[in-house]
Amino acid sequence: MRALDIADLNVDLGGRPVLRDVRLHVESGELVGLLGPNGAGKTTLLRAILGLVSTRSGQIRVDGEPARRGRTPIGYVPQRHEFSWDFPISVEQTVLTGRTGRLGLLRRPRVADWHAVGEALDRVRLAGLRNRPVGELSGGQRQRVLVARALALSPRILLLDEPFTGLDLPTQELLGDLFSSLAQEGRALLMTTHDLVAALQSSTRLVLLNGRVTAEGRPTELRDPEVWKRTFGVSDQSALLKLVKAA
Ligand SMILES: Nc1ncnc2c1ncn2[C@@H]1O[C@H](COP(=O)(O)OP(=O)(O)OP(=O)(O)O)[C@@H](O)[C@H]1O
Repeated sequence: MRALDIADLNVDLGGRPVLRDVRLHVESGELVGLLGPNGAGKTTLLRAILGLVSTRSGQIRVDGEPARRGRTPIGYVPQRHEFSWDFPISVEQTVLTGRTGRLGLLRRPRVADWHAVGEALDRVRLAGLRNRPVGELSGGQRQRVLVARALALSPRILLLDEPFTGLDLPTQELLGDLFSSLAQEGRALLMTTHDLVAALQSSTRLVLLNGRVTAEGRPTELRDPEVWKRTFGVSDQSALLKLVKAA
């Protein structure tokens, strides 16, 4: 059964069409890279999966069941600037908020919750900073906190919005390796990124989006420059085509 299955999805925002007839699926064990130009609707697609924007039509199924806001265990790593970093809480308390749905509003965290937080921090190599106020962290450390927060719920599906933006190479590699391991463990990952090289190297499959899905396939299959030109609206001389060719 498909971990995530989207059919004929249409989303309008501000009275304008943003997503049109989007079909997309992610199987367990896949790391799907979602690529497209600015304004293509990538974030909107992730938000639609989470039930954060209303859809005009279409189906979004998780493990065969219609996705329901707040009810479906999906790990979400938002773009860093979308998160409130000025709450006076520690790194581990921030990661614990990833389990809020499971904790409910009133129940105090139990041993299992702290255990999950510790494991998630270990996976992003942040255990040494667990008691630091989260507002004191660097951009790359904050990105790792967001990934740990999403992992704290042990989700079968992870949605990653631009997880590599502004990271140094070692941190990119750390997270890229972690995402690949998570896929190999049988999770389903859908990742938006503008880092073409990272996407071509780490994704098991790519989906190109510009309002609609313009192409999909394994990175080795998507070498036709016309597809990339059409999706990104670039000319023959674009550096983007050189990157695709070289990767
Ligand atoms: N709340 C909103 N109201 C109206 N239009 C919106 C809203 N949010 C996004 N849009 C529009 O929807 C389109 C898709 O935006 P979205 O953020 O999903 O694109 P994206 O592919 O993630 O872009 P980027 O690569 O720049 O992050 C854009 O044209 C944007 O202006």
